[in-house]
Amino acid sequence: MRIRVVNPNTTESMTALIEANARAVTGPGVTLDAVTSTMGPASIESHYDEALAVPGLLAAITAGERDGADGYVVACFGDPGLDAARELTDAPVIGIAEAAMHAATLVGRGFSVVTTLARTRGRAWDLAARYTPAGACRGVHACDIPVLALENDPTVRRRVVDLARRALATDGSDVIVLGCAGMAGLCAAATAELGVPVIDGVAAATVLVQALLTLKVGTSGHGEYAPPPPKPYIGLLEVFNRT
Ligand SMILES: O=C(O)C[C@H]1NC(=O)NC1=O
Repeated sequence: MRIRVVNPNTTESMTALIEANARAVTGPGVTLDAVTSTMGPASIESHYDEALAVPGLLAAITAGERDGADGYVVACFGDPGLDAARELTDAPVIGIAEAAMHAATLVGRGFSVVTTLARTRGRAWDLAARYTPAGACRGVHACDIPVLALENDPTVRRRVVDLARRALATDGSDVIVLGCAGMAGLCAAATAELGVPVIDGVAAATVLVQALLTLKVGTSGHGEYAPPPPKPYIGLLEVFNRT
């Protein structure tokens, strides 16, 4: 099975970190490649960024279809363009927030999300409401570290773990979800320090795509995720015409 992990922002170094953490959970017979969006924001930290990340994501999915990918991971915690991506393929397409939040509900009664900027907390709450039962998400907390600072700031691990520890206490939760693809490398250390399951969505989504492929199930084209009806797209988006 061939899995393509798409970083919808345009920062190559972040893709490399994402790829390493995805590769760490690939099973036998799985080939994986990670790609960086060729257009859009350097990082995704606002609704504006999220909207402008979608064309690059869709271009990467289209390329994956050409290259024979069997499944996809959308490696950004806002799960940008997830539904649109599903209209382009019959392969499974899993977002990292989606995978992490679902996994969290399987191993605890309530989870807390630790994410980057405070302004992205609303998106995390919206996704939790979409993916999980009422009450499963107990809190969303921001460490106020910009996405691209995660790589180089030596205080990141301490700040994320301390915030997660406070979240467990204040939220009454028993699981932590890391709210950024750039936090993937913190998962093992945070798990060891906190003594609770800490879930990284990059790994969770990569495993879930493999699981779906093992079940031989992919995206249903029967209804809402059927291919988009043909129509002209003009201007900058003319390249998205599907003739
Ligand atoms: O929403 C966030 O803060 C995290 C999200 N942004 C990004 O560029 N990759 C991410 O996973």
